[in-house]
Amino acid sequence: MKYILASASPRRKELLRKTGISFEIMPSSKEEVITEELPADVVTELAYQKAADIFSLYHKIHDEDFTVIGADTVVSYKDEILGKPADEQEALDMLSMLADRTHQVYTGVSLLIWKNGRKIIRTFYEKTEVTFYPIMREDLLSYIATGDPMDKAGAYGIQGDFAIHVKSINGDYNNVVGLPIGHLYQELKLAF
Ligand SMILES: Cc1cn([C@H]2C[C@H](O)[C@@H](COP(=O)(O)OP(=O)(O)OP(=O)(O)O)O2)c(=O)[nH]c1=O
Repeated sequence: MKYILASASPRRKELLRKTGISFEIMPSSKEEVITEELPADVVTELAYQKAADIFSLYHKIHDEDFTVIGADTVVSYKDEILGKPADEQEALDMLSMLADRTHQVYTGVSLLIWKNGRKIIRTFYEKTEVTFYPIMREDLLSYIATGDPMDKAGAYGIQGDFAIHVKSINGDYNNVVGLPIGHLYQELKLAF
């Protein structure tokens, strides 16, 4: 089976590499359209859109079995969705809201499989709860000055320097980084 990761995220590439499957990377550049409201619905909707975009491009020019994997991550606090911050002020607002509290990280994953002339769709999500310690404003400002928040949902990367503020996590760590690789591996085993 040929696998395609429909993502530009270096974190997702690194996590998928752990499964041992070989895959190609084809990021989707189609504009994301959000019609849903709840975080779990939004991430599954966007994961499906990314996978479906690459599925149709690939299917047009290849006549072989293949699987496309799309994913999307958001941070959510009281069901308010936080994506990537638009600027440093928004990063500060997001991190100030998340400090000293528990929030949720949702990653949706969509598998679009073309096998023996038919299409199989498996879409799911994983939720992880993350609690931060209280954080001083100076610490937030120096973290934001590193630029690390800007390409990350919720304006932080648990795998980077922001790790020092994490009090606890409940659920799959890799889901926070951008791909719930354990759940994904189970789904791939079921599909083949
Ligand atoms: C909360 C959190 C998010 N992130 C990242 C994961 C995702 O890459 C990013 C959320 O943006 P996404 O829109 O999910 O993904 P992306 O734009 O990086 O890649 P693509 O759409 O091409 O697949 O935030 C971390 O790396 N660490 C964290 O702790």
